[in-house]
Amino acid sequence: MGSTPPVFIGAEEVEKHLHRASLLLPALEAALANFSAGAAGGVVQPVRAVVPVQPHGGYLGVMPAYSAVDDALTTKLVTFYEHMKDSSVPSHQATILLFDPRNGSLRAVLDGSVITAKRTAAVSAIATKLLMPAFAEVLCILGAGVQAYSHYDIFTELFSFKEVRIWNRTKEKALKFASSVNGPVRVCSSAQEAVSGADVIVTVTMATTPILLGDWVKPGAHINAVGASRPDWRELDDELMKNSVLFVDSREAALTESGDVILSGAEIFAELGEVVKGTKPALPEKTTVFKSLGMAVEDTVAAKFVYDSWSAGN
Ligand SMILES: NC(=O)C1=CN([C@@H]2O[C@H](COP(=O)(O)OP(=O)(O)OC[C@H]3O[C@@H](n4cnc5c(N)ncnc54)[C@H](O)[C@@H]3O)[C@@H](O)[C@H]2O)C=CC1
Ligand SMILES: O=C([O-])C1=[NH+]CCC1
Repeated sequence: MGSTPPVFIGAEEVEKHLHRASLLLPALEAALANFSAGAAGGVVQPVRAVVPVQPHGGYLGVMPAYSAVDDALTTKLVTFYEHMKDSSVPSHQATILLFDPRNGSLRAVLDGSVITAKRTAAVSAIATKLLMPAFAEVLCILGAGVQAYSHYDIFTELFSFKEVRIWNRTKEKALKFASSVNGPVRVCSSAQEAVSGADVIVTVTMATTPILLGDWVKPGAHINAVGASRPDWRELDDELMKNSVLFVDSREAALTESGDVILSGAEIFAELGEVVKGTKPALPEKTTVFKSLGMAVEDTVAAKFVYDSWSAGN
């Protein structure tokens, strides 16, 4: 007897089951804590394998994980391209395969792009809740692509900033962002202008050299550094990396993949999951950087959330 063929859950359907990234917060907090608990946490997640597609400036990332607590087994396949010539093709595209952990049968193939956008922003929101200064008033987003939108959505849902600012390398995209979202956004002409006095900063660019300098950052600010996921790519300069308290999603991944961490030589203070668990302090009064690279287990719990909701016919 053959096994049941896998279902395909496309982007629209994923969006329907995951209309707000904040739906993922409890599962992601647990996944971060379980990951940072080591073997006891039951997360098996190697550092992703990345295959450069050199002639085309692209990369294929393979991101498998098993979470025993969730009894969920997935692998994400994600491509990201540095200089996408055709602007109708997104720079990042992803697919998630979800298996039945009891026998290894493929249960579902899910669009991974919506999940990647939402789980990344939700993890930044978890970091921000723990690490941002008290009375944070100004949010600044550097970059105006897919992640800028998903970060804006969850940050404005969860926090009450008095001002939101955006800067992008090409101003047209920043203007488009400001006119598309549901709230006032100040479009800035330079990254320095956008960052000046900001309490929370999100860097979501495809930059390969620093776009955020320590000199510009208000002491005590919190930075979510989301881009620069290659060992020779940077978004933040050495001064910022060395003069902040550095949190990462995975120590092992940060020391393998993050140019900001490797090339600056900055010391990692804690994994975010250790702060969630309470085994390391958050230090919100200091200038803090959360270096996010993206973890497979985040995709695992997000894909399970979508699949369970889909299966329940929600
Ligand atoms: N940490 C994580 O879990 C994840 C991180 N990412 C990273 O987040 C970043 C943003 O991703 P998306 O929004 O999907 O990409 P996107 O392509 O939609 O947007 C990128 C933005 O960066 C700008 N940009 C491009 N080259 C630049 C440069 N050299 N300097 C300054 N700005 C530049 C573009 O104008 C665009 O607004 C990427 O670095 C991506 O790899 C993406 C997914 C997950
Ligand atoms: O976690 C993820 O999917 C990615 N991180 C950097 C590029 C894609």
